[in-house]
Amino acid sequence: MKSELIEKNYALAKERYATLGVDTDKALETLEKTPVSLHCWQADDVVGFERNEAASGGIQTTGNYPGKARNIDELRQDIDKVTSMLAGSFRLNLHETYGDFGGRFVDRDQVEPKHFESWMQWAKEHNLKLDFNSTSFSHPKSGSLTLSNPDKQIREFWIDHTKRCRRIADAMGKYQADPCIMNIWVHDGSKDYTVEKFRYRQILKESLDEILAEQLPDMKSCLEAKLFGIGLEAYTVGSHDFYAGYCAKNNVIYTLDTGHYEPTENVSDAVSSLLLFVPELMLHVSRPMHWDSDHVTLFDDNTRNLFAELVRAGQLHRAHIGLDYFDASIDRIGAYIIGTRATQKSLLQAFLEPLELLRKYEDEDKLFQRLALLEEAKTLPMGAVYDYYNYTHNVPVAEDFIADIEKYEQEVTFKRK
Ligand SMILES: C[C@H](O)[C@H](O)[C@@H](O)C(=O)CO
Ligand SMILES: [Mn+2]
Repeated sequence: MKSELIEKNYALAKERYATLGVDTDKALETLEKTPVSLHCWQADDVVGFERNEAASGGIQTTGNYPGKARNIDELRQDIDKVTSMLAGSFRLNLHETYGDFGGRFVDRDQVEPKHFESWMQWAKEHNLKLDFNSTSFSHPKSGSLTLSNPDKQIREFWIDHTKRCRRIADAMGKYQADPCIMNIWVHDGSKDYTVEKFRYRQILKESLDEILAEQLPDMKSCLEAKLFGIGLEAYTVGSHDFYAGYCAKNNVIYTLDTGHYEPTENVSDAVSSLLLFVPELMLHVSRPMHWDSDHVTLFDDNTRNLFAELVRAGQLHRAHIGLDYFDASIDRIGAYIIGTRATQKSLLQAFLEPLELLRKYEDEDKLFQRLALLEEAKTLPMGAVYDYYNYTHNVPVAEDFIADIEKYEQEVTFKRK
């Protein structure tokens, strides 16, 4: 897009927003400072470097687009490409299976901070902070139950793994002088009706109590709820109720994955309830389609409402924003750009909402006026503001990134055989 056009559009948009008491420059400053954690697993379909196998254990990736990252160097190269095309602050979210294992097999109960040292250095050199995840799927001991398994041996294997992961996250946090946010998601559940729901949940609670007992000052743990997993449709041990209760009682961060609720549920509505009882939220911004399909995040009602709720509540500082999807059917780098930009656009729209006026209408019981302004706000020239943001940060504006992705395919990803 031409520079003059971008600047002219921005000047007009700025003037239009000012008529509603909204400062576009301030919104852009806030956007720049709001970190988004990029999930490493979009680059290689959640395979990682442990056993080079497709993901299993409650999750599944579909698609076979050429060019996925096959090793740590290619993954880093792709993340580098992604961040070069985006404006703002970013973090990188790693799963345990993405360690630098030096070509050796390191089982989940053997993993140590040293396996992530090169990641810490690389992230620092690339101006990224790291987040982390224990990994209880894609392993011969994953089965249907991990931390909630009545079999002591299997349960202890996963408890040990998760404890080790917390220590790795703590080492990362120390290294980067900023807490590493570590997510715990276990797929534990049952394909068909179970009569032992209480028992498994009791075991999961006890396992978590043991895991979280260790005080680690440079990391924060969070727990991710889910509706169901693939092949585990009848029952999920770590359901919303389970984790909402656990996190509220134990002051633990709750991970809200936008794909993990009933398809007709308004996920954003959970924000203002949860934040009254849990310390912070970790967001996995995703896009479910009929089920938790992990489609690329879009600038849709769900994503927009999520950030609107956080900003309206004045609680954005208590949310860690991360992405979580894995689409193997389209260009994977392009998928990162689409999803991250959709997240940024949703944030920006929330920052640009004429909130003061909307609040005044609501306080004065002017409900027609409130609805009219909410509706008009949807078509304010937010796109011109976002284009200007990218333009001033020297990254591709609007659809210009499509050509960059095509070039990267020809020069890099399509050459991976
Ligand atoms: C790979 C991630 O840990 C995973 O997507 C998890 O966060 C999840 O959402 C499972 O459905
Ligand atoms: Mn998730």
